[in-house]
Amino acid sequence: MEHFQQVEPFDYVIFGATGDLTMRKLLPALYNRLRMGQIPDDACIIGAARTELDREAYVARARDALQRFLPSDILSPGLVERFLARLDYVTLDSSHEGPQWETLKSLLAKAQPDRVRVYYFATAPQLYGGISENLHRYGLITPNSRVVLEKPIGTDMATATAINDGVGQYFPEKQIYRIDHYLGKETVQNILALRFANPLMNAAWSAEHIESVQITAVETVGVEGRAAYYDTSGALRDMIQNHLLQVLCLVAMEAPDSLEADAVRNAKLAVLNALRPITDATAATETVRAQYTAGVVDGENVPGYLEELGKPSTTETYAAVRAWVDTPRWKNVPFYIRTAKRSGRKVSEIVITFRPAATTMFGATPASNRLVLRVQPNEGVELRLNVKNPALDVYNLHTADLDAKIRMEGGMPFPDSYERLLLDAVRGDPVLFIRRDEVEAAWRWAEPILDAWKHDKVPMQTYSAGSYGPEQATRLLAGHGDIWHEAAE
Ligand SMILES: NC(=O)C1=CN([C@@H]2O[C@H](COP(=O)(O)OP(=O)(O)OC[C@H]3O[C@@H](n4cnc5c(N)ncnc54)[C@H](OP(=O)(O)O)[C@@H]3O)[C@@H](O)[C@H]2O)C=CC1
Ligand SMILES: O=C1O[C@H](COP(=O)(O)O)[C@@H](O)[C@H](O)[C@H]1O
Repeated sequence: MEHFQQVEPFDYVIFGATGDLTMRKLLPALYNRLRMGQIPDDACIIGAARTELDREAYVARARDALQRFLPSDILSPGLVERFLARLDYVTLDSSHEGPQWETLKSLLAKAQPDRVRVYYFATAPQLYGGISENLHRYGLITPNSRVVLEKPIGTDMATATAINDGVGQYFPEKQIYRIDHYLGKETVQNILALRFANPLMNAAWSAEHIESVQITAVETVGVEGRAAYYDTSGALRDMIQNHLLQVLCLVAMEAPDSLEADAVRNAKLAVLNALRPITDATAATETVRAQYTAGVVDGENVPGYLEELGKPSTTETYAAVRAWVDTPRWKNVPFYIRTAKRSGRKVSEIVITFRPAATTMFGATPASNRLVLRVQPNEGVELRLNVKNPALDVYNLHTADLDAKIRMEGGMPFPDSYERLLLDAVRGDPVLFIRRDEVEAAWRWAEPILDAWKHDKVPMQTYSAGSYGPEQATRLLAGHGDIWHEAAE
């Protein structure tokens, strides 16, 4: 555990402290970092929301959340009490002025004014501008303050601009941390190591050797308790505009000069700006959208999306896109991206298919080398190679997989992606957070697809819950002689 360094003392103020995200992800993540010895004893975590609660009542909710969302073997009573002792709570309507802001101010005034403050906005994005304004009005933004913005940063360019402007009026860009939890995932961070620390990979990482790239993030869950949000979003906004485009950027970008935040972000931005626009005229051939119907997931009958929602809807729960990065490195290489709710399995992975060897010396063309970066589950890297078939005297080939499982020392499970990101904000390291121009470039590419869908340029397909998705998504690849890689269970 000695590789986890303690961060400096901080105040973390979570707006949306009674919500699902705070209870399910943020408090468990902070508890785990305390368990790893990274959170100093004089750090404070202050929850803020409208629900009338005193400190004790909030602590009771937090205790329940830890018990509910963390495995029992990591919940030691002593550590839980040490964590809960760090908590405080302020009842506050973040969109209005009022005396509760003075209460928050007095809690923060207990520490030195130069202490790190992180304001985490885990609430509706329409509130972000108002919260920032009130933080400013009550003199709570110090030079050492940072603000973490949860997704979604808008539902289109106009709403993203309004959110960014609202926060940007009070916080300079260098103090704004837009979180994308996919960037906190171990295998996603490993893309850069794999590409740039291995000359073997680096040399082969271009259209000369790579035939196609697939980026998949599918899950078995439906919209759960988030139908109200999800129905205004859909798969493209929820997963592709942010998480999967960020992954694509890391796969496709040129080597940054360093691992400094702006060097990495500039390299990602160049990829986003090089994405070929998808228009009304091309949307039908480059994209697929679909909704799940009733089916069976993990052995259980589940209703279709519309039944779950209880009303008609044109929101997609599945999206697949064939994207093109118009740079010399990626000339004519398709990037297939897909995401789904109520898929037959939960898998996130990146699959790089290399061009087959041109040799004819073995008779049949050897299979393509294929590199699979498993984001989840079973984090690891798998490389398919051609080898001689030892069972035969003749020189026949078969394929064998090199499988490197990425593990923590001592068999510890990987930290949840929020754990690293929450403390990066304390450290003041924005490299795994998104800069404003990246958000905007992503919307510039995604919005015309959404427009084409809105204008019915692409028919809405269906797929049974528990299946791999609609037939049309298979056809999206078939044109190039490709098939989706379906990870083994
Ligand atoms: N839940 C998840 O898994 C994920 C959520 N997100 C994003 O995180 C944010 C929060 O999501 P989630 O936790 O699910 O949402 P919830 O609806 O569960 O929680 C919203 C929180 O905001 C508080 N709130 C609402 N209005 C106000 C207000 N005017 N002043 C102060 N507090 C207010 C609510 O508390 P109260 O009613 O007491 O005021 C509650 O604590 C959203 O932007 C969401 O898109 C992103 C990724 C995943
Ligand atoms: O941001 C989101 O991500 C989750 C999937 O995250 P993962 O880490 O479990 O892959 C998704 O369920 C949710 O709809 C979306 O808002």
